[in-house]
Amino acid sequence: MNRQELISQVVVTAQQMREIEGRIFAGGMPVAALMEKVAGLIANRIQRELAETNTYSPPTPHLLPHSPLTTPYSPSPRVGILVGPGHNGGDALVVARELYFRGYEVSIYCPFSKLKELTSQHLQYAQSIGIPSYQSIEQLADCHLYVDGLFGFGLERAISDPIATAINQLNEWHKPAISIDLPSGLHTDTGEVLGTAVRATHTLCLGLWKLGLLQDHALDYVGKAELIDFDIPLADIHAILGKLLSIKRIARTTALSTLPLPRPPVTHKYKEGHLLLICGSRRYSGGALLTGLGARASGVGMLSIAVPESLKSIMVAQLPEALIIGCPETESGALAQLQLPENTDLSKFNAIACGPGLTRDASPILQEVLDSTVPLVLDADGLNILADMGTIPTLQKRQAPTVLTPHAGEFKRLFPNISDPNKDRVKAVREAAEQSTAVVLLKGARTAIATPQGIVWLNPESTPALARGGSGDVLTGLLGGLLAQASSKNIPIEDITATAAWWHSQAAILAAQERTELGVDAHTLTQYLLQVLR
Ligand SMILES: NC(=O)C1=CN([C@@H]2O[C@H](COP(=O)(O)OP(=O)(O)OC[C@H]3O[C@@H](n4cnc5c(N)ncnc54)[C@H](O)[C@@H]3O)[C@@H](O)[C@H]2O)[C@@H](O)CC1
Ligand SMILES: [K+]
Repeated sequence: MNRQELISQVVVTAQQMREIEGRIFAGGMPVAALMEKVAGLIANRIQRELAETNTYSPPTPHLLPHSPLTTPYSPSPRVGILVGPGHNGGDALVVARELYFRGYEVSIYCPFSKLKELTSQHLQYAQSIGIPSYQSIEQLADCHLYVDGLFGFGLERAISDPIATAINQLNEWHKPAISIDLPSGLHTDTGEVLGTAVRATHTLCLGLWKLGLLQDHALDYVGKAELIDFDIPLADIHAILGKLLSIKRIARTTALSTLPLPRPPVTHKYKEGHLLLICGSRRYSGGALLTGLGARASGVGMLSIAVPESLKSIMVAQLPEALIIGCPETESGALAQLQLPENTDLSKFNAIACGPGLTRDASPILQEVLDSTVPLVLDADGLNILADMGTIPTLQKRQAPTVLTPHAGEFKRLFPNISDPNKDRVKAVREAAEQSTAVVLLKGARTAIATPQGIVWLNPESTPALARGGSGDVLTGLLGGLLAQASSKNIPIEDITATAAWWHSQAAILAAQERTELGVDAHTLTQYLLQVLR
């Protein structure tokens, strides 16, 4: 794996970042030199943003205010710089100085009387060259863009007044705001809002991705997130995080290389995985159909779908390549029992995906699939029935691997005694996987996948276009199909699960780009899956 690939996967907590920085400084890198380097990169990025934003005309070559040649530079954008007491504030002050010299009109808001030494020196210099600095945010009301350098990963308690009021005022202005490292006020690890937080339009995360930026409740504040790589030596990263990362962002290159591609030139359909889907009821026939279409898009070699008898004809019409197994149904139209073709039992399949549209009336089926020795994906009613059976004791008895794909509501039903997924999703999903011995995929804006061994994958991009009935069914089919293919190719279950989550959301992103966030119904979504790989 090259540096860029590794960096795009790494996720750190505040403590880990502190330790990595500690090694860099211990190695001899001067703190001031690193700040100069990092802030220089930030200033360049902000200047690019200013140039790209049409509302601003390009800056006039800057003439210092005390120069006799000074002319008013009114067409130049005004930038407000919010400065905190630590090195996040120090970064912001270097940015202030750089932008000032490049011709922008810059004002500083710094309400703190006690600053870290380096930060204090930068403030003094900024003032000495004539950058105005204020203790009241109101003085920055007419700025076009703000740079938030109040707090970075050193935030250690809730923000109180007067800073809290200033941040709330800034948010009310609804103007572009670029946060350095992370929006001030967010907890670096959990993404929780500590008192209040800056609602940034952009976040320039420094060096390595901070965990809090990948937690769902942070997303309202983060805006567009970008990493500013400042050449942290890989040896320092490995020294603190180990060789095997325990929390990873799913990177495009990794996801693509995990797929069962290319196929060997000589193969046959059963070598490319045989998936059994168990889904649908008279009431929810669409769920079975969408799961089938998701599985089709995975490229799985053989697809069998067990549905209640009355769904058989519509399934055959829509998925002619699949073997549709019509099964006896209950009075309510749910699957009453699995009736597989002669000479077939569950062990013949490479994977089973069970749940979408089943209704809770299909509960006897679940025991049967749990008893099988085949990798199993459970979703939707499959999860609800499992919760009724008692998730942890039931799964601990199971021999083969299981993947659970709950959203937060299903998660709470499955794991009532595990910490709240709405507070710290990463902690919750990790605990759930460890206790249940299953791979758990917690759906969300930033889907998190954990293994029983404590490895967590985070899906770094998605779209609210997916917040729509049927999207989850597509994922279940896609994941089932990939899992069936992975089993004969020694692809680890958690890797293929992460890849499925990534593929699914990338398809939605593509579809939303072409059709808007309102145009991505689940059926349409299945038609965009292939485009992601092209
Ligand atoms: N040292 C360097 O040259 C580098 C600095 N970086 C920057 O340094 C930041 C971390 O710097 P620091 O460790 O100084 O931490 P911060 O700048 O994030 O803030 C720490 C300061 O804020 C105070 N504080 C914490 N919570 C507070 C609250 N609720 N109300 C009021 N004051 C509060 C602390 O007492 C401390 O003085 C990073 O986020 C990043 O921006 C690095 O990313 C890059 C290298
Ligand atoms: K910040």
